[in-house]
Amino acid sequence: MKVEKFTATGNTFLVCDIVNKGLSDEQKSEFVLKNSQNRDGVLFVEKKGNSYFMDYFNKDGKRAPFCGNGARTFLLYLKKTGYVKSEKVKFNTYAGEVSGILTENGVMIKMPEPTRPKQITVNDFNGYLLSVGVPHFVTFVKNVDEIDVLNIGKMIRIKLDANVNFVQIINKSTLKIRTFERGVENETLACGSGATASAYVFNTNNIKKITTLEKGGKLFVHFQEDGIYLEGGVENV
Ligand SMILES: N[C@@H](CCC[C@H](N)C(=O)O)C(=O)O
Repeated sequence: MKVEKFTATGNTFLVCDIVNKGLSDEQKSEFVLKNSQNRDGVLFVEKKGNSYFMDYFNKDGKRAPFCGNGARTFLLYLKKTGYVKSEKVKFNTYAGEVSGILTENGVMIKMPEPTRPKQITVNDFNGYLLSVGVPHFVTFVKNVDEIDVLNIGKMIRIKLDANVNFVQIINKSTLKIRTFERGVENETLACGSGATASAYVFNTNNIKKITTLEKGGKLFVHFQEDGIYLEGGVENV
């Protein structure tokens, strides 16, 4: 079974190619728990019919229906292996079909349509609960560097079963984000679905491109006619 390491703006993954071999959910979970200690999650590469399928597991051994930075990594893998030769790449996930392309900044994918944000307050943090393939609580703060992301993020995550994004507004098109990630149960260096959720809640002025400054680098959220696209780097390390 071929296994490779990738990082996507600081999110760290193993890519496990099981196109020619099936694994049960229990076997996948067992593999993840045994092999992903210093990774955020594992992408299993499968083929269902004529389509490739991304089955994402967080490092806690539990499946999540989607992973934005993982999907960008998955696209690069399909191109790198030659599984897909076309410029536009399409594959399926438990959150629906994903399409995307390679760009000068790395990989850009069309993200799942965000759900309608619901305003709620948790532990005195006012924020928005929405899903971009996976659930996020987005809360705007004065200075993300002053937030105890580990402990506050953990308390909010447990109450909402969601990823927690602490967002600082830098200017009208730039956000600085720190994320406590569900299933990693810690702060991660980036979160693609979180960047998209945060930019979606923030973007009331119809800005075409929002840059998010993550601990692991930059992500770009593009608001286009046909949907929202996430762009950023992916490295095979
Ligand atoms: N960092 C990922 C999010 C992966 C899934 C998340 N941990 C969850 O369980 O909801 C991303 O880039 O979207």
